[in-house]
Amino acid sequence: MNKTVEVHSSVSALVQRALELILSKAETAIGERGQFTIALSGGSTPKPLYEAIANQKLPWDKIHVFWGDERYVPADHPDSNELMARRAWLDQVALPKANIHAIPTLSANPEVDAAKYNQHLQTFFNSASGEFPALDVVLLGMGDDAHTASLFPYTEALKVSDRLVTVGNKDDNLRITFTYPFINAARSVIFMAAGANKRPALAQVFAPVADDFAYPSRLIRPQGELYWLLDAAAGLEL
Ligand SMILES: O=C(O)[C@H](O)[C@@H](O)[C@H](O)[C@H](O)COP(=O)(O)O
Repeated sequence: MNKTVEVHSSVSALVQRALELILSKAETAIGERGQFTIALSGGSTPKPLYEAIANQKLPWDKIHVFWGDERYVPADHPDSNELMARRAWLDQVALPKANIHAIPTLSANPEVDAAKYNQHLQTFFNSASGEFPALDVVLLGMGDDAHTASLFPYTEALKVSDRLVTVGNKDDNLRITFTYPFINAARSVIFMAAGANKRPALAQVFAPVADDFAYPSRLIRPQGELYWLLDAAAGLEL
């Protein structure tokens, strides 16, 4: 793992840096493998990033978009991570429909939808069950409880390491989430975290010793590169 921690002066500087990184990873991936695969996060921090990506001229037909997690709501629900990304980015550009790999949420059974998305990913990457294919970029946020994707403290999802996708839960609200080994298989994992409320969690996530189960972002130790992009408020005291 190659870990880089950067503290940027403002949220907009952090977003600008995330944009630069993604554009450079996309160029490399398309040059070397003919396509760029990225998993998006929800939350509020990445929205301006998605808007900035929408303003770029990119070979959209070579870009495949996935989600690292999704709330268990229909795609037109205000809480939907898919809806946020569609509005900010995907609906604004000529990205082919087939390149948008949204998490299914309509079977009334999250286990069934998690299994469907798992299968969809295996088919896309042509990988066998038990293998962890590499996305080019997994974009992540972190909550002030140190959760990432929908891997929440002390939940069963943190123990799942035999598949790509599982059911996560935030209190009693079910969600669908990548598992940590699938995230860790990525070529690059990029965390964006902003705001002073993230400081205590970051201190635990960066501590040499702490409980991975209490602070799930600690489980993210990718084979490739790990970037932590912070704003000054989150990065103070680190
Ligand atoms: O669907 C989600 O809620 C997320 O993917 C989640 O893991 C998010 O990234 C963090 O909660 C940070 O959210 P903020 O960017 O709003 O702080």
